[in-house]
Amino acid sequence: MNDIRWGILATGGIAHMFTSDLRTAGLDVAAVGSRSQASADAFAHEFEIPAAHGSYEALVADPDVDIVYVASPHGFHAEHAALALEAGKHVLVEKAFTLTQPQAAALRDLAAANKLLLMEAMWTRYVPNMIRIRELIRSGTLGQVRAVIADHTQALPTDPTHRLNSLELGGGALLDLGVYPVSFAHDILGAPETITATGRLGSTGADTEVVVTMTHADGAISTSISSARTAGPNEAHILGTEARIDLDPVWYTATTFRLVGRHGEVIESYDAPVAGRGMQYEALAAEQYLREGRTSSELEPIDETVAIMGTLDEIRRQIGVRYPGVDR
Ligand SMILES: NC(=O)C1=CN([C@@H]2O[C@H](COP(=O)(O)OP(=O)(O)OC[C@H]3O[C@@H](n4cnc5c(N)ncnc54)[C@H](OP(=O)(O)O)[C@@H]3O)[C@@H](O)[C@H]2O)C=CC1
Ligand SMILES: O=C1CO[C@H](CO)[C@@H](O)[C@@H]1O
Repeated sequence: MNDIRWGILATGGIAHMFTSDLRTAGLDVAAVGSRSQASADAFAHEFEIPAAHGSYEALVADPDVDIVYVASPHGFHAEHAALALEAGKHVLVEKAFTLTQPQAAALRDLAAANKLLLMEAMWTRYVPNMIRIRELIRSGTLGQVRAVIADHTQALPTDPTHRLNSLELGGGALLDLGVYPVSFAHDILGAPETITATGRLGSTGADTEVVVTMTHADGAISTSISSARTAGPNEAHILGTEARIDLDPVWYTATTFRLVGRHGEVIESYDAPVAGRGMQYEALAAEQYLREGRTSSELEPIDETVAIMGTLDEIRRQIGVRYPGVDR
């Protein structure tokens, strides 16, 4: 597949950022779809997109779209990703991928049945600093990796109807923020063997603060803190027996990091600015996979996405968050 044409599903905050990065990278945005024709028209005008559709159904039916980016609140990801897959489109779905593991597994099976690419838009995995970090780990520079520590803490809106607090929209610190450090721990240390979580719920029943400790293969550990009420350091660290990596704030973006030796000496300072926010790298990876005929991401295979959703299900079970209308 050569000229890959994107369709943007929803016109909210992240749809703007992602489309801006696609434009910066010179990628082809063929269409946008919104629940409202006026929003689709305004978005298309802003980014000079040829087609503006007043429904998601019309977007996914557009023959000029090859891959749909789902940017609705995560309470709707399962429905909107299925809509696109059933229309024969490849799909990149914003994080959190779905509300639950069964929803994620159903999407995986639908994509597989239709031989379509399905990826979680966990953009952190694709930014250049993360590629370098994986190289350092693979080459053994850190020795044996023993621990991963990360926080994702922001002072976010407290309005109970906001998507971050509304259970109907998939609200909560864990799925919005904690998904990053949990996915990071999966990436670096593999799926957890044990999960221990504690959290606080706000007035709507959505979680506002969550702390997760996990053990992984060979006794490695990870800790993740997410908070939607306090703006914390937003740092991450990977600790090995020979060296550690300190990722600078905001660690889940295209940021700088240092490789630090056992005696505190800085062995490598990584600093490679990127254009825009850095969301284009996940899109470029998706395009590469399509050209290679792949239906799953190399950096986050769809089975890993499903496993991450299972980890999030277990954390939610322990802290007592349930989404209305879903089984768990
Ligand atoms: N990767 C990242 O860095 C980030 C990812 N995200 C993720 O992106 C998703 C969207 O977040 P964000 O853009 O901040 O959210 P917004 O509220 O800004 O936008 C969500 C959009 O979804 C569409 N939508 C469809 N159904 C509904 C509904 N019932 N209520 C509200 N909106 C609806 C709307 O578009 P329309 O009216 O056009 O149909 C709306 O503009 C979330 O899953 C979130 O986790 C969010 C921020 C950063
Ligand atoms: O992914 C995200 C990155 O951080 C934002 C806050 O600044 C979140 O709300 C968002 O969902």
